[in-house]
Amino acid sequence: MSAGASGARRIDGKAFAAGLRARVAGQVAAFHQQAGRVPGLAVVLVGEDPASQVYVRNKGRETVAAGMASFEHRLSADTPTATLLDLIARLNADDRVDGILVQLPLPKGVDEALVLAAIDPAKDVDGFHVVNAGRLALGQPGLVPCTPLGCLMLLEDTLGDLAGLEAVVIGRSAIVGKPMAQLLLSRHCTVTLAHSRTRDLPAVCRRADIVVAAVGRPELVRADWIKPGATVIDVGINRVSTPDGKTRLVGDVAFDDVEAVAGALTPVPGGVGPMTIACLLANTMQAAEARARTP
Ligand SMILES: Nc1nc(=O)c2c([nH]1)NC[C@@H]1CN(c3ccc(C(=O)N[C@@H](CCC(=O)O)C(=O)O)cc3)C=[N+]21
Repeated sequence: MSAGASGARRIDGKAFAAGLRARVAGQVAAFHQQAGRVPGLAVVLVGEDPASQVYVRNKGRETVAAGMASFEHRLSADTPTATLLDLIARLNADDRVDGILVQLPLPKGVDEALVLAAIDPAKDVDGFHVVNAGRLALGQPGLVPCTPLGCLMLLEDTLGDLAGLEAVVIGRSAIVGKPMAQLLLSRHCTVTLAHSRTRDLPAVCRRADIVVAAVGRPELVRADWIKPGATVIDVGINRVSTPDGKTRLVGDVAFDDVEAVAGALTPVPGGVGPMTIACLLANTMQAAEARARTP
């Protein structure tokens, strides 16, 4: 953590993620000793989306760095849903594979719901299967989506106990917004899940002790939306063009603006993004341990 000119703390997701990856690497070594094998993560990439290729490469590198086995499956964009279902069935049956991640979005023409439903919930390290979403909604143990899990870790590291705090989550996606709201509720926050139809979003946000922005709208959240001292978590990763013809990453929060008002906030890059991959490794470790207990 460092204090900016304004006094807002910059939440260092990159450093926290490095610490988490080191803890996972320690668990991997202990698991290897006991089980006689290392945890394995299979990543399935369909199509040639350049951003997805970068993420998949980073995941593979960090998986291996943590001492786990990485299995990459790259398929062409015109792969039929049936072929994908075949691959998932093989990965479900493969004992070396503890975690299965199908990189989203899938190309048009692939039935995403069908593919995600085919993943064994015990290997669903993204936490996208209805069984894991249902467990989270009911407060039962299960695999939790990596991005909201990473956000929760940063929030608890920054604030300690979250009980009783007002939390506003902007964005109601199945991947971030909804599970984020469930996690905050499990920590006894008063949760508002805001979205594109929310009336007077700035006024709703101004009530919040915690704002989690996950809408994919560059720099939507401005300083006058933020209660002084609030903690702001920026899930947005938006590539925008700059006047000099280059591109840069910006979040859903106008960082320089909000930094003057917030108590603490995450930067983009270096905030939530690195936590997502570290939590993927943590989930793979959790899945391996659970599978070793109940084969
Ligand atoms: N099944 C599935 N699971 C995912 O978790 C998933 C996915 N599909 N599809 C794509 C999104 C995106 N995603 C990111 C992970 C890490 C960074 C990350 O590490 N970002 C760095 C910098 C990235 C850069 O410089 O381009 C940062 O924010 O500091 C970003 C984005 C996971 N996703």
